[in-house]
Amino acid sequence: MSEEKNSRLFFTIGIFVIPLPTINSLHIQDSMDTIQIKDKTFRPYIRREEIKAAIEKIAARINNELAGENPLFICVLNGAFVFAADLLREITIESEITFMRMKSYSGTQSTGVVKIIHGLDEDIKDRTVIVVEDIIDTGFTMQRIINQLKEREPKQVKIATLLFKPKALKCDVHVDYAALEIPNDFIVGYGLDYDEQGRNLKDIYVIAD
Ligand SMILES: O=P(O)(O)OC[C@H]1O[C@H](OP(=O)(O)OP(=O)(O)O)[C@H](O)[C@@H]1O
Ligand SMILES: Nc1nc2[nH]cnc2c(=O)[nH]1
Repeated sequence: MSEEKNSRLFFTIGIFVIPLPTINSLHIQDSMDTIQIKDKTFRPYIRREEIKAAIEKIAARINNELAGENPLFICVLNGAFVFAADLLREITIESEITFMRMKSYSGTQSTGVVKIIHGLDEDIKDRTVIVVEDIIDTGFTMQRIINQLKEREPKQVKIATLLFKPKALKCDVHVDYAALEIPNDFIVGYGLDYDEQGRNLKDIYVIAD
């Protein structure tokens, strides 16, 4: 399929040549159930239906526990954009959302250095905030965020994550809302990338090699 990159198909009737729609550039090759992203193979891990059900469950808890707080959701870009969009649409209480951007991963490993690419613009003094992450792995990113937020004297800081790897955690981070707990394997899809690829996958895949 990769050979179809940027290709344009032509359908010939007699002397007329009718261009068919452009086939999108395919960075990801399907082969059986596995996918290839650059030099790595991934296999299906968590299906979209399971992700959806897990998000609905934590959204129900947030709706119940934080009603009347008008919480500010802080989506941590890039990875959490898909989760935040789906979570927020399950939130029925008064709330707001904003964004910050962090970076600590390179390839399949944490660099151990958490960079703040774009900090928080909002005043959060005396507010309830919920940090929304796609994944908590070593916890270094979340610890850095929490330390930063606490300097601004919020009323309380809650943590919501789609995925949590308890066995990989190296920091004292208390996760309030974890949709799914997983073992210490590298995963992609549903916002999570391998070398910036694969964020668009609707299901979550785990590294197979
Ligand atoms: O618990 P940790 O070991 O700190 O890992 C978690 C962080 O890693 C990912 O971010 P990444 O640095 O890959 O940036 P991205 O969100 O742009 O993919 C993820 O979105 C978390 O922010
Ligand atoms: N794509 C991806 N990013 C991560 N950041 C921290 N852990 C992971 C992981 O398992 N996959």
